[in-house]
Order: sequence, then C-alpha cells, then structure tokens
Amino acid sequence: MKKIVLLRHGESAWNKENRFTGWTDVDLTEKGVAEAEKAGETLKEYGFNFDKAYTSYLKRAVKTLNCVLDKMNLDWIPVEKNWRLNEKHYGDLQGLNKAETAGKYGEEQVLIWRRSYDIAPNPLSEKDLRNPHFDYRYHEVPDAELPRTESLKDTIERIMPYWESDIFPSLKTAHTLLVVAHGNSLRGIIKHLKNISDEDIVKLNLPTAVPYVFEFDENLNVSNDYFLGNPEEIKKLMEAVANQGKKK
Ligand SMILES: O=C(O)[C@@H](CO)OP(=O)(O)O
Repeated sequence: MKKIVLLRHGESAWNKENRFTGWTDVDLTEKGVAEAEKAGETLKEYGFNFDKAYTSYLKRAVKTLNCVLDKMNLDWIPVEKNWRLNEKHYGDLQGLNKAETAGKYGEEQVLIWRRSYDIAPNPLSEKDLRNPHFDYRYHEVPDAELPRTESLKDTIERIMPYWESDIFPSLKTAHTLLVVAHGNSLRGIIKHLKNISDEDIVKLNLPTAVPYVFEFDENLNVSNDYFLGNPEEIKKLMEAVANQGKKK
C-alpha cells in the first residue's frame, strides 16, 4: 500500500516564545530536536521506510527531516527542498507574540488571522527587509510569486503546483514518501487530501513532530489517515496549539 507521511517540524525558538513565524527562518529548540528524533524513532518502530523526502527552504523543517532520517538510517535517500512547502507567510504579524496580539486585537481576530481560509494578515511593506524579495534563497522565484502575506487559500495555491507536478506523481513509482513542512502548509495539503471544507479547516491544529500517515488505494485515492502516537496525548497537543492564540 502506498503512503505519504506528513510531519510538522519540531518546536522552534519562536514556537517556544509564542511568536508568529511564517517565513522567518528560526531554528529548532533543544526540545524541537528531541521531538524530531522521537518522530524518527517512532517511524522506525512502526516499520516505515521512505523512498524519498520533501521539505521546505526553512531550517526548522530541514533540520527536523535530517534528525528523522538519521534516526531511521535513511540519510542516503533523495531529498528535495522547495520554497513552495514553506509556512504560510504571516505578513506584518511575523515576530509578534500571539497572546499579546490577542490582547490587542481580540482572540476572534487572531483566530481569523491564524486559521481562516481566505483572510490574510496585512502584508509586509515592499521596503521591509523581511520581504522575501531581498532573500537570496528565493532569487530564482519570479517576484510576482513571492508572498508579502498569505491566507491559507493563498498558501494552498502556491503549494499545489509542486504537489501536483512532483510530490503526488512520484507515488506512482515510490511506495512511501515523507513530507516535512509546517503547521499551515500541511493544513493546506490535508485540506486538499481530505477535501475538508473552508469552515471545518479552521478547527485543525497540527502538533509539532507527530507523524500523520495517509494511505492510498490502487487508484491513488486516500483510503485511510491516522496519527502515529497516543490519541489522548495528541488531542492535548492540538489543544495547546489552538490555545496559543488566547490572551494571557
Ligand atoms: O507562527 C507560525 O508560523 C505558525 C506555525 O508555527 O503558527 P500558527 O499556529 O499561529 O499558525
């Protein structure tokens, strides 16, 4: 049976500080590295063996992938990085503390910015040095395609060309693929795979470094999906992610 495992990176420095991160290239914390290693061990225990892995251009995802492959003795497999798997761009919220932002603008508004389907935060200004336009790693991406902010809808629209042209077609020859990315870029992929409505996607919160397995039938339709781990613990982790947008 063909499988794709989706994995959000381990805890990052700005997850720990509860700050909007988006395209900011922050590193993993020690806890984040430990979470990534645990994900690798879990995948190994369950007998997973990946043919190929995909990740974003952001180091919290790249390093999580490296930790997982190291624990699985799969350092040798082909890995493809693509900017299209980056996190949702959080516009001018990037760097702000989520609880403080909820205190200032209200929890409802923060929920809209974090989880709504088609509403994006205010964009970064053209001159803002955090604008991806100034970052060499994106120099081959046409400027018109580089975001200054994104809704989930925008994020899905930039991921899908890569999903449809590279990741999904490689399932025809590969058995099992690993995609290590981010809370919202993965919500976008999950929305697509499970056909989740624009309303229901608001409720999905992904915990860091918990493998999420998708199984496909012979026609490459999704036949089953499940997280690896204790369901009660995973539920608590999901609630904790949701609560990051609450006032202190
Ligand atoms: O800050 C971010 O980039 C994302 C993911 O870490 O956070 P949120 O859960 O608020 O979408």
